[in-house]
Amino acid sequence: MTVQTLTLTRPDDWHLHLRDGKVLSQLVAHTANTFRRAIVMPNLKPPVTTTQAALAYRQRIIDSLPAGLDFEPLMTLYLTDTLSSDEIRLAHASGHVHAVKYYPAGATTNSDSGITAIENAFPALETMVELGMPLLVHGEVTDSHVDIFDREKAFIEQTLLPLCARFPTLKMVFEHITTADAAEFVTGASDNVAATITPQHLLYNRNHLLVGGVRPHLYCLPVLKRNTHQSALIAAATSGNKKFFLGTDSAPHARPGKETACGCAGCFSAHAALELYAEAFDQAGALDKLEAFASFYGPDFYGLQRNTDTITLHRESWNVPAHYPFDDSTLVPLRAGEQIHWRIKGVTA
Ligand SMILES: NC(=O)N[C@@H](CC(=O)O)C(=O)O
Ligand SMILES: [Zn+2]
Ligand SMILES: [Zn+2]
Repeated sequence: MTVQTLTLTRPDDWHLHLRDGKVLSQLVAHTANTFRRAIVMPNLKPPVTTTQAALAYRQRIIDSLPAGLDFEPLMTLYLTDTLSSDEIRLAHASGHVHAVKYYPAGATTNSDSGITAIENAFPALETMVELGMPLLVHGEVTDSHVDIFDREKAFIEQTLLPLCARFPTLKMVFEHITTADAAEFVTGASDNVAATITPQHLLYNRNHLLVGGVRPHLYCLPVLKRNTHQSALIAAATSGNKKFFLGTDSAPHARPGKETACGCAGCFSAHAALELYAEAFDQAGALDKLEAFASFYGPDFYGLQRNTDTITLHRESWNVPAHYPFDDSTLVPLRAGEQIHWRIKGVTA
């Protein structure tokens, strides 16, 4: 019998971009309506590199929350060539900063202050090992001669394998994985290595991005790969392996920045993230694996309590708006103007 209703422990989003300023209050409810907590990315302009900046940003997020929404932002620090061990200790002691984010310099949106050589971060990584603080990794090499579709695989070979050998007990999340190679690497690595998977990488492949015209709102980094990689990600997400958990990488950009000659990277999915994951798991015949992926394995990895409230979804089609407000402009969400086949009924304490 087809499942019509799904009640899950309330999920968390382990990879989210909320941006800053006026847009915060336009964005935060999209996530907080569904998720109880989210790991908030630090790639602001300028990046969040101090505990003080992280705590101030956290307060701005909380101040932007509509009344009645129970949501906790989990903050991160942006790893630079000069992030000190003292700053990491301070961040950890604050109780609100839960991870440090590693962007290779130039790899993605707002990554200019990222790491130029990972050796520069070794002292910081020693401290993180000691504190049990996770390193969150945007895993792509930036060498101009490496093909964009091979950049994740090359990063595993050039950076991740040596990093795991040098810091075997470092907690690490390989963020937004896009390839069979990454899924295989994570599966074979020790228990302190995990990965997040986005809804777009489960639902789409590069044909959706490029065949019949380029679809800028499906362009994110790491870029969508071929369908065999998509299949490997679906298999990983629905395997019941605790190393794979939910991280949307919802990354809003104003419409003019996406629909232009040189459009920026990032897909916005926060308006319907859990519903999109439900579709992907449903298509794979694995709805029974969704709860652990969305609500258990993330908090278990981060050493946090699982949520106690629940969320209910119905099998029901609805039309996604063509756009949402964003600053003085708009943003175009995933599935804009099309249907999604699961709908959230509500959250129950
Ligand atoms: N994923 C993206 O394509 N973009 C993200 C940055 C990131 O997560 O790499 C963004 O901040 O826009
Ligand atoms: Zn990234
Ligand atoms: Zn991201």
